[in-house]
Amino acid sequence: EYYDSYSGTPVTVNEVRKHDKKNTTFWCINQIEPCVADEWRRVDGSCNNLHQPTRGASHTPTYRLLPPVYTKNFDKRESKSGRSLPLERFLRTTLVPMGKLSDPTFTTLSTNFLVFMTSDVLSIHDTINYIAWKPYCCLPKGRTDRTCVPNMIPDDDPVHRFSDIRCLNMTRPESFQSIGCIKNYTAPERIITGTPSFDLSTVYGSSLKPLLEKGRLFQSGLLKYEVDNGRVWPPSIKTGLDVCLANQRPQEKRCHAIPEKGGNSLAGINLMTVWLWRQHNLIAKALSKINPCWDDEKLFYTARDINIAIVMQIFYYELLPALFGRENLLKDGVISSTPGFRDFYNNELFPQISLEFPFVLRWFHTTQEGDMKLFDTEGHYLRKLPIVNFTIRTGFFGVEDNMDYVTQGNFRQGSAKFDYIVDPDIVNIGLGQFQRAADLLTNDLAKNRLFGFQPYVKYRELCFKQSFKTFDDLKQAIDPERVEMLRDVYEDVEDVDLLAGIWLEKAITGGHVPPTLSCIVVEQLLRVIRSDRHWYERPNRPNAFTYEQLLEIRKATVARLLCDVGDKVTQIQRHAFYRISNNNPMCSCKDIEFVNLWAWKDETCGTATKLSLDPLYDPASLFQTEFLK
Ligand code: HEM
Repeated sequence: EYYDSYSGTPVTVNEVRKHDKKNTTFWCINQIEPCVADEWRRVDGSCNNLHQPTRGASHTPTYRLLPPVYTKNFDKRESKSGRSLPLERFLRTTLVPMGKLSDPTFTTLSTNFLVFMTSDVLSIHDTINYIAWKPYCCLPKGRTDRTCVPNMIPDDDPVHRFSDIRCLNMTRPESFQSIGCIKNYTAPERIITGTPSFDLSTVYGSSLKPLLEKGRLFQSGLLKYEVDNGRVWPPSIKTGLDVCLANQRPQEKRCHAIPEKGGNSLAGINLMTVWLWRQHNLIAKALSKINPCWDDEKLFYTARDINIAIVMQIFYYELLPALFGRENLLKDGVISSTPGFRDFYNNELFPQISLEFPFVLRWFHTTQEGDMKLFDTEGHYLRKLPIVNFTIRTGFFGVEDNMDYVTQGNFRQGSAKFDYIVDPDIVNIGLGQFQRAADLLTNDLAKNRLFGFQPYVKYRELCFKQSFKTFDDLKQAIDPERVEMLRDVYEDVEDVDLLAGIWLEKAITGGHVPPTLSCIVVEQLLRVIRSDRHWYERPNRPNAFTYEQLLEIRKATVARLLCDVGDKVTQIQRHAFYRISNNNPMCSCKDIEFVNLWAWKDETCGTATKLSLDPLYDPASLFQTEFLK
C-alpha cells in the first residue's frame, strides 16, 4: 500500500507513477505492508501507530512547539525594527568566544553517545548537500541558486581579518517543498530520512531493503561481520572510498558497508555504530545458544529489541540524568523511580520529533572537545589528533591498534568544558579538509533562522511562563554580564535568537545544560515514551519483556557496554560518562554488572546448550574468531 509521506493518507498507483516520473518516490511516498498488531518494531518505523501506519516512518513530518516566523518567501525573520538581524558569524564570534578547557565532570564518551542518539533521528543529506553537491555557494554560481545560503564574514572578523575568506558555504535544509512532495507556498517542512523513534537507525537503517542486503547474515540472528586481526567489524566496502572520503590511502581502507552510511560520519557516531553492531551479535549469539530452537528471524528481532532497550536504558537512566539532573528528570516524569514497567502509551500521539528537539542539541557543539586523545590499554597517554579530521574516515580506526587507543580515550579524556566557550577547531575548521573553513556554530545560528524559530523570549514564555519585555528582564535567566553582551548586539530583546539565548543561559539547577534546552528536550523525551508503541518499559507491547527481563535491562551501563564490545577494555570506571576520580575509580570489568540473557530462556525450547555465561561476557574470549564462527 502506498501513502503520501507528508499527509500520511493513502495514494493511488497513478499518483505514485507521477512521483516516479519526477524521481521523487523515494522521498514523497511510503510503501507499507499491511500492519500486523503483534509484529516486531519495523525497521522503517511504519505501523508503530496502528491507526496511522506512516506516522513514525522515515521521511514523515516533524512538529513544531511554536509556529514559525518568516519574512516573505519564507526568508529569515527581521529584527523588530524591520532591519536585518545581526550577521550569524558576527554573533557567534561576539557571543561565544573560542578557548580550550577540559570539563572536570564529563568524558568524551558522553558527547559521543549523545551525538549518536541525534544521528538516530536525523539524516546527513543537509550536510552532504553543501559539501558534495553544492560546494559553490560562495562562488558567483551560488548567487543564482536559491538553495545556497552562505554565511558572510565581516571584514573585522577576529580570525578571518587575517585571511581572504569572507564567506562560509552553506545550503538550505531540504524540505517536503524543496524535494517537490508538496506545493511550495507553505512554510518549509523539514524532511529527514532517519525514523523519528529511537530505534538505532544508524545501525539497522531506516528501511527494510538495505538491512536485508547489507545488514543481515540470515544465520543465528546475526548481522554480517568481518574479523580483521582479532577484531570484529561491520562489513566493509571492497573497492574505492565510498563515503569515507577522508581515508588516508593506501593504509586506511576500511569503510562500513552498512544500511546507513551515516555510521561512517563523525568519529563519535562511527565508534558507537561499531560497538552497537558488535553488541547485536553478542546478544544474538548468546540467545542462539540459550534457545537452540529459535530461528534466525526470532533471534534477529529479539537481539535488535534488546540492543535498542539497552541503549535506551543507558540514554534515559544514565546519560540524561548526568547532564540534565536526575531529580529534574524524575520530577518531569522522564525517568521512573522504580525498576518495574511503566506505560503511558497514548495512540493519539504520533511518533514524531519536534523540529526544535534536534536543533537545540546543537548547543552541545560547545561541549565538543577538539582533540581526540589516544591512550594505550594501560591508560598511558600517547598523543592527540584534531577530531575534525576524523569525519568520514573509518579507515583510521581500522589501522593498527587505533581502536584500542581511541576507545581508552573515550572514558579517560574530558569533554570540552560545559561553559560559554567553544573549541577553536569546531568554529574554524569544523569539517576538516572538506571546506576551506567552517564554523559549526555559525551554521547552527543560520539554521535557527532558516527553520523560522520564534525568538528566545517566546520559548522562555512557553517553557517557564515568563514574559521578558526588556533586556533587564533577561537577568532572571542569564548572568548580567552576558545580558550586556546581548544588549550590545541586538536592538530589542525580542530580536534575540533562540540559540543565542540558549548559548548564554545559566545552567539548570541540579544539572549542566541550559534550562530552555532542557525544556525542549524533556518535551521530546516524554513524547517518545507516550507515542512509541514499542517503548521498552511497556508491559503491553508486542513481544514485551517479562518483568524479570526488564530487571536485567535495568542493569545496563555504558561501562558494561565498553567492557563487552570495546577493544581490549578490561577495566573502566563504573560511571563512564563521568571522569575517573576517587569517587569513580577504575575497576575490573569482572565487577561490573551485566544483562543476564538467561532471562530470555524459552522453556519450550528444551534444554539449552548449557554454557556458563561468563565466557560470553569476557571480552577477551568474546570476539575470538572461533567464538563467532
Ligand atoms: C567532532 C565533532 C562534531 C562535528 C565535526 C560536527 C559537525 C556537524 C556539522 C557539520 C553539522 C551540520 C551543520 C549545518 O547545519 O550545516 C552538525 C549538525 C549537528 N550536530 Fe554536530 N558535530 C560534532 C559534534 C556534535 C555533538 C557532540 C553533538 C551532540 C549532540 C552534535 C549534534 C549535532 C546536531 C543535533 C546537529 C543538527 C543536525 C541536523 O539537524 O541535521 N554534534 N554537526
